[in-house]
Amino acid sequence: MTQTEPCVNVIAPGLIFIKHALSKELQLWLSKYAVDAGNRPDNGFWVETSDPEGKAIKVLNSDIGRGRIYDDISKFPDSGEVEGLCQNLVSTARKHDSHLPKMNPTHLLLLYYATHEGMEWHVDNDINDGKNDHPIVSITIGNACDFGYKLIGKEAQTLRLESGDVLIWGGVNRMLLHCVEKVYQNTCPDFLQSIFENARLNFTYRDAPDARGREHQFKYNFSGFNVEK
Ligand SMILES: O=C(O)CCC(=O)C(=O)O
Ligand SMILES: [Fe+2]
Repeated sequence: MTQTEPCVNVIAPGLIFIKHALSKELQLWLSKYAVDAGNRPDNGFWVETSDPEGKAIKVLNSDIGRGRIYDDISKFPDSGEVEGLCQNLVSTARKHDSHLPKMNPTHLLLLYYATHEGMEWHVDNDINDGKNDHPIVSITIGNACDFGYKLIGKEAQTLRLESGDVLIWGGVNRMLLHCVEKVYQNTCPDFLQSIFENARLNFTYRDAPDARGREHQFKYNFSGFNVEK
């Protein structure tokens, strides 16, 4: 497979964009990984419910167009590989921005965006996001999106994230205001289409030791609010 070399851009102190960070092989591996995790009957992207006629149907668990899995990273399959990938990305970013703190990824969030709908503006400042300035590491696979972010004292900006791109924010920009403005339908690269079509996957790593053992409190998140079940 032809590959495009990664290209690191320090947008601002602690905000690092790695274009083409992941090889096609790695994107394929992560796609299969997320689809397998998402299809689990428990703790996947879908939950069973019934339609008005009483017929059993599956719906995404977080929003009409969004599935979500949040758990201690050690509870995920192949957690060593998945964690190692995060460490490699942070170490690459730190070579270009020495102000970016180190991290110990404790939790993984998997998101599945099935439609063009993105995510509202917010700051990752809940306990399950990590109460520290350690990096948030965010991987895009599949459909592209427009990621909005606002640096203090500057206008909001938009960054196109495509499959294999990685965005990292920590240190002085750990409390970055951000959103997913929109997801571009049917932009999933051809080489992933045997695994899934027309969806965006997001892997987000967090260093949130205070959330350990409390994952049930953060398992469900509807429209930005954690709902304990
Ligand atoms: O999907 C994304 O790229 C962003 C997700 C996000 O900001 C979050 O889950 O807090
Ligand atoms: Fe976020």
